[in-house]
Amino acid sequence: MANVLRNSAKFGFSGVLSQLSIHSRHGRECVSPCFSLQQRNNSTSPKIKVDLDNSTGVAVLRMQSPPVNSLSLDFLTEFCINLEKLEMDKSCRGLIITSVSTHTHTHTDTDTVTQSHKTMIHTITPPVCVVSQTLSKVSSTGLDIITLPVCVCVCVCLVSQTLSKVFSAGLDIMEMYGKSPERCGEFWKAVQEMWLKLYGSNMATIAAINGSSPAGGCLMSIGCDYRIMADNPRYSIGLNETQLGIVAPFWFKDTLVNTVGNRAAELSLELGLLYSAPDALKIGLVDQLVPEDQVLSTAQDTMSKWLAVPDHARQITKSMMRKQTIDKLLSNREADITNFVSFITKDSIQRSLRMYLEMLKSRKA
Ligand SMILES: CCCCCCC/C=C/C(=O)SCCNC(=O)CCNC(=O)[C@H](O)C(C)(C)COP(=O)(O)OP(=O)(O)OC[C@H]1O[C@@H](n2cnc3c(N)ncnc32)[C@H](O)[C@@H]1OP(=O)(O)O
Repeated sequence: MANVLRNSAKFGFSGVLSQLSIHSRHGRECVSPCFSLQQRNNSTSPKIKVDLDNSTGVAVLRMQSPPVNSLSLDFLTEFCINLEKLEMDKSCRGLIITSVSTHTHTHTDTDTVTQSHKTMIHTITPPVCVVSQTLSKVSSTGLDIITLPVCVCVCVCLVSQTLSKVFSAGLDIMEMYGKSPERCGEFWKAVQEMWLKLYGSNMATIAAINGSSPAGGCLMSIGCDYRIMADNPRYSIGLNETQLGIVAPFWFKDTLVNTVGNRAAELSLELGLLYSAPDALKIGLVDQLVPEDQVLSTAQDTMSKWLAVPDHARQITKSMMRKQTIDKLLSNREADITNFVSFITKDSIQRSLRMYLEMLKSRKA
């Protein structure tokens, strides 16, 4: 243990993990070229938007991958790259993970456009946007005004429209259905990498859960240090894998046990339970419920309390609490991939996944 603590102090917790982890397409080899100490870690990639506030040292990572923020190979790769960049940035001490939400996103961007072009833009029904008639009176170069703002606004509305109810729908089922064993293995390695980076992060991490969060979405939430969920009766959270006819692997199980204890985890996993927000609070799956429009601001207030604790003390303590669980996967990574691939490619499991996908689609119709 003394060795662990020495390493933790020297490299930081995730530094220890990075040293131990297998270099993969989704690991350090892939992301290292992206680092730049001068670089401000504000970035927007297709599926993820990151804003780092340099005055507080807190980054907000917004998932924006319609329709349901499912965790595809591409999404996971982007997620890991962003996490690694923030981890390497000494000015970043805290990370809040959330999903792009309808109101904040649409209004913010519309306001920006409005101010910069001194115009009025009205959103009607997404994705349709219109520039008000008063505009043309304001400027004689109407074409300049209309071309850019309408494009920006349409993009915003598309994202807002389709992500309003979901934090993350979990692993992308299409990555596990009808894919070659090689591709399944690559996908699973990326899932492992996401969890290793998040659960072992040196940053204080808070999940601001502003929508449903089943399975892999729940794993991402319990990979954080603290969870704040919107008190909305439509939202649920849990590791529901057995409902799909699949089995959550040992490290999903371990993370859940570490969060809610053995008995609650046993019930939760065997029955594949999805909990309402109040029930999730009751078993300790989330730490706090707040009205939906206060999820992010509460996360920011809470983060300032976490950051009031000296970093080294918090990080070493976190390492002591989580290292054993992380090491278990690190020393069984290849076997875990082999196990996943042979399980998921079985005919019976593929049939279960197909039926589940059909159920999802028929629910819509
Ligand atoms: C050793 C072996 C180990 C195996 C371990 C495997 C561990 C697996 C972990 C997982 O994460 S599996 C995924 C589990 N996820 C779910 O069960 C969630 C399913 N989705 C939903 O319940 C709902 O979609 C929602 C998230 C509550 C949102 O509901 P909403 O009504 O807003 O949207 P929908 O109309 O249902 O969906 C829109 C669209 O998205 C498709 N979709 C939904 N979830 C997924 C997903 N996880 N992956 C891929 N695609 C998904 C859904 O089919 C719809 O598609 P279209 O009909 O529009 O084409």
